[in-house]
Amino acid sequence: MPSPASPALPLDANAIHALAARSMFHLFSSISQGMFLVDRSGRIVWVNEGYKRFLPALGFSSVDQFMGRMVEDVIPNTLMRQVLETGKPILIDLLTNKAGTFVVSRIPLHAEREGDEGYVLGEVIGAIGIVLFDHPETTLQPLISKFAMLQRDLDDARRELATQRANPLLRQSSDGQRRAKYTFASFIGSSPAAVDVKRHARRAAQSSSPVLLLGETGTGKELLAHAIHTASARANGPFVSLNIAAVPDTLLEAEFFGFAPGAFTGADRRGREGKFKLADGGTLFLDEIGDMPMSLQAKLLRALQEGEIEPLGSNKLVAFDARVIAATSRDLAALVRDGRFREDLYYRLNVLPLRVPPLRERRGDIPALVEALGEDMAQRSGEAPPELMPDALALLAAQHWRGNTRELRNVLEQLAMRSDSTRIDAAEVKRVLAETGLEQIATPAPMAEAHGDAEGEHLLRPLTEQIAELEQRAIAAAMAKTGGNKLAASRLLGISRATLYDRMTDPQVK
Ligand SMILES: Nc1ncnc2c1ncn2[C@@H]1O[C@H](COP(=O)(O)OP(=O)(O)OP(=O)(O)O)[C@@H](O)[C@H]1O
Repeated sequence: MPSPASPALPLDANAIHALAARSMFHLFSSISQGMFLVDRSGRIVWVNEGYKRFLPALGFSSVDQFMGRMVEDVIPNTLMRQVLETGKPILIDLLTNKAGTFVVSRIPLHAEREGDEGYVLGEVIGAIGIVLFDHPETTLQPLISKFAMLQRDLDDARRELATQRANPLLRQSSDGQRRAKYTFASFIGSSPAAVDVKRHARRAAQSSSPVLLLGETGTGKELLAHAIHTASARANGPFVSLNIAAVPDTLLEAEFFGFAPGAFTGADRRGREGKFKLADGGTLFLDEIGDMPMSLQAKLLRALQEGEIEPLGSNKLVAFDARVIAATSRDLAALVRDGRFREDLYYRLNVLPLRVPPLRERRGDIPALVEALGEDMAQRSGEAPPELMPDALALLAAQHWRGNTRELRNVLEQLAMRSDSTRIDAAEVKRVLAETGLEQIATPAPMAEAHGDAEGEHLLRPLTEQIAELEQRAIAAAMAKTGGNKLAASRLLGISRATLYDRMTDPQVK
């Protein structure tokens, strides 16, 4: 604080400073989840209204029991003592105790002394404790998810680098950035719906026509696009993907078709190749095709029809040879009806349509998915994979899963992070589901793939198909019940382990 005598400052600078300090205090007291003060000895001397709601979870039925006690006696794991002793704030920290996990801030309070340079900080006379957020798993969810995603990308990049170092020939023979990451084996699922989509996708891999993957977010459309490429005759060529929704409309044309040197102000002097050209000899995956701006749809159609593109500012046609796989989570036919997607482009892309089923239509895959995702998480974190008890698996299988596999993985990550033990029960799953913002938590009904009024219709299909379906559902239910233990599952079904193994349609879960 500068001296009040400083000629450059108004005479009431001290008053403004005092007011600022007071209003900051009130602001924090009202926007935080709770606040308290301790004196220099560490005794609780004040709590605000917000803080009072944490008292029962800390074991106090009234404020009187809490006030006047030493902070470490009433708030387990607090670091307020350290702040009082060092005079240094802990601006942001995670505090976990019997009341939950909180994002907290601890700030020392200093006496003010007037020195030659104006007010200076004197000795520590107390400290403020602020609960910034409770339930950080929910409030900080976007941050945690982003961090987890970045961590995953980093792990992938490290693994790729390690593989290339171990095998330099690989680096010379292929472009590390443009290789498909997944095969059909990566798509976990033995439910009839999963087996069906994989069968169609394998067939699509044998053809060179465009494929259109339709399905909700997180159903594995991108994974299948990789797998189709890997199983196709173009497997040795590049796999190039472009997420149309992630690129601003103004840059899309250059992303697609590239640009000639000096094509526009600010353009790279050497020009740049577009994704079509980069995918030459391989596969171009166009994700979120439903978000394609109308203005570019005609150009895309022409490129697909002619097999030629015109880089921006080049006046030259360049031939390319890339197989296109497009995907969208939007209702493309409805966009066509509304005049927001060109009908001719729709038909051009919709040669081999594949509907990727949401998780709720293949609940039987959930135990195997939980196992595979858990293994993957464990490999990345170096910790043991979470083991879900049968009731926990049944609860997961009952949910609606709007974000499908991506959302399931997110919940598993939360469970692994929050749980002290690797064995996780239904109560724990319920808590995490509630905290991750699921509007409604469904209760398990193992065979409840709702057929509703359509039940009669549903039964009027070839009997062999229905029996095969029932068999797979029974296997999935037994696997869920036994937490994936094949011997126990085979006993429940009254068949041998070998028969069970034989009847499982997906080699992934074998
Ligand atoms: N059947 C599956 N088996 C294993 N992992 C899966 C499966 N389906 C999806 N995943 C995983 O879930 C995540 C989301 O999948 P993916 O990106 O392929 O979905 P998407 O349908 O393309 O989603 P979006 O439309 O949001 O782009 C990925 O990490 C993917 O590996």
